[in-house]
Amino acid sequence: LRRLRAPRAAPPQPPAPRASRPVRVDHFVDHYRLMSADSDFRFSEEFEELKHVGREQPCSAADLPVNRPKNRFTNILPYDHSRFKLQPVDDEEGSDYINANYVPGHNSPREFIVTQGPLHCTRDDFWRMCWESGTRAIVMLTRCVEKGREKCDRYWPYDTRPVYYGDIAVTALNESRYPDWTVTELLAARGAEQRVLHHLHFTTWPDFGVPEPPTALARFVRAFRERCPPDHRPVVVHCSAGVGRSGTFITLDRALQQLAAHAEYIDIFGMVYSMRRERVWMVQTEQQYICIHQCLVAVLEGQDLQPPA
Ligand SMILES: CCc1ccc(NS(=O)(=O)O)cc1
Repeated sequence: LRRLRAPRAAPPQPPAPRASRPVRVDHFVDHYRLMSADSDFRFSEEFEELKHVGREQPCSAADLPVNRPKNRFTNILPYDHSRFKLQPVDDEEGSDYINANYVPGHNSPREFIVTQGPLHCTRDDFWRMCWESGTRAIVMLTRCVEKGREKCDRYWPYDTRPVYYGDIAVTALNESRYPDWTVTELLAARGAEQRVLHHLHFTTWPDFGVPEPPTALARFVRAFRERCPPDHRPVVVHCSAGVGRSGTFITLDRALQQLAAHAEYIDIFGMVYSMRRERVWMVQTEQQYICIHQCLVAVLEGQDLQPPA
């Protein structure tokens, strides 16, 4: 009789959140108004649905004792399956490790390499990652020091003298300063090879917060794409932990490219869902999630993104 008994049914699991919530572009402004009504009640509900996405995935490399000092925050660790792997150095344990993940963009599933703000002890690894990935653009979304706390090591030269990071010599060729960001052309040389990289540094984005006004971020994304059109090479993006501000920037870049391509739908929820499968906490706060929507509303309403005179 025992053999005849039906196998025990698995205990009921909470339904997994849908992975996408597309919104018609021609309904997006009305959608924003509905979601933000009653003190952003529906935005809160929707953002909460993302809470557990990706969290079951292992971070075993990050947890190795030899790699623990390479993590700026003990609770912001790269998932094994999407982490960027440095070329191992001899048989040195942990020499392939950096706190960084590939993250999808509008143009490819591994368009971005998202990483923490380099530590002093990892900035040579950071430059090895930049060189080995072939990137030609670094997007920085934090200041090195904020409210007296170090958020990122100064990993590029202060002046035009070359600085060595491991065996990579970096020289600042020129710098252009704007109210909310600074663009620097960096020459990186390794052996006989030289490359020019764009370093785009957004300087007015408070940690855990949003740019003020939010449209400053849309202007920065546009300035980034004017200098760095899609080129099949990954773009390195970082803030301090490499999750909140980095995820917000990438989501807006994806959405603005979809609008430019005259997409019929925009799926912010689905973009953040897909990014969180690759790196933890991408778009960290509800306000950052709402800021993305506010930027798109401004663009759709044809608001001139230029800063006030
Ligand atoms: C507590 C770890 C942590 C620190 C800072 C941030 N913000 S950031 O990802 O925008 O740099 C996110 C998480």
